[in-house]
Amino acid sequence: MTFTLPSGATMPVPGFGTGTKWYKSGDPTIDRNVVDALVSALKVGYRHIDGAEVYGTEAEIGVAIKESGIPRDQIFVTGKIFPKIANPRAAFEETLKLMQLDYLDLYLIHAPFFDEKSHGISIETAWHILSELKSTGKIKDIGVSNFAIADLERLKDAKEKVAINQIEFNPYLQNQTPGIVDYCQKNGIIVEAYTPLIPLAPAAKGGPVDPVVNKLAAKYGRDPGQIILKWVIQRGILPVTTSANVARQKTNLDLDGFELTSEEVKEIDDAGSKKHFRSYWGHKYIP
Ligand SMILES: NC(=O)C1=CN([C@@H]2O[C@H](COP(=O)(O)OP(=O)(O)OC[C@H]3O[C@@H](n4cnc5c(N)ncnc54)[C@H](O)[C@@H]3O)[C@@H](O)[C@H]2O)C=CC1
Ligand SMILES: O=CCc1c[nH]c2ccccc12
Repeated sequence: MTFTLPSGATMPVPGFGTGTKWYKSGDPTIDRNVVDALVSALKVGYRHIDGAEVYGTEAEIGVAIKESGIPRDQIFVTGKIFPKIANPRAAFEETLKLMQLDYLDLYLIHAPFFDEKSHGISIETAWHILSELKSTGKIKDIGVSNFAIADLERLKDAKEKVAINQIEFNPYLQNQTPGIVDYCQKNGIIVEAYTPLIPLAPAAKGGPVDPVVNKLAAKYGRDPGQIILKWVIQRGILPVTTSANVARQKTNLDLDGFELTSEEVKEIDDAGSKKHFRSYWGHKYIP
């Protein structure tokens, strides 16, 4: 399955993240661990890097792309803006500079939690400025992250449509906010999943999807992570994962050659629905 953006560009699946373990906002020193993990990810075949201003790892992305020797046009690079949302043009230029790039494939408003009062800019104005940046050709596609339906509705009459909404999605959180996945899919907005593999991490392990995923892993001769990532993709959603472990980088990327049946997809849906687990924004979204 491929995901095609409004520009006609296709997004490689899965994406490789640069947040989670690696936040280091405010520290300008290049973190070799992050560079090495990214170079390794690019060498094993990832062609989609998920960055963000707030992770503080944009410079590491730039160094890793250069060190990998892979031509820029063969790598899909996402950036996200926040908290420097008050001046999107300046934030975008800083991101390009840190990443040593002259364009981004995708630029997202990282979260909807700002307004004129808190950050001196509204969602509508920020979106308008991103649209102008897109028209310069320095950004190929634009989108959002962590947006609920009400946030997306604010942009529904904008000239530039929202291409993508990157949200928390996994068997234990199938709707970050009520109805969001259905709404996006019905309105042609690609859904991108962060934390897809959290059911396997210590924080959420031992839940009701474990036996289903283990059974399917044995049936297909795959590992549990591959089963969950396949489930995400078969739900029509693009997963983004992170790992510094080369073996995991390889298995998380090796998703071809098998397909879950629709009954198996539903089995994971149903088992996952028996438990609720949220890693981010719990204080904003009351379940
Ligand atoms: N837009 C947003 O607000 C957010 C975006 N992100 C982006 O998404 C990326 C992915 O998010 P993650 O939380 O790292 O997702 P993930 O699903 O890759 O990782 C979740 C947990 O699963 C573990 N894991 C990964 N592969 C595994 C495997 N094969 N077996 C067992 N455990 C495994 C990881 O160590 C981590 O503890 C981030 O690096 C970042 O780029 C992450 C959080 C919020
Ligand atoms: O991207 C992951 C989570 C995160 C951490 N800090 C912020 C600020 C704004 C949006 C998302 C996040």
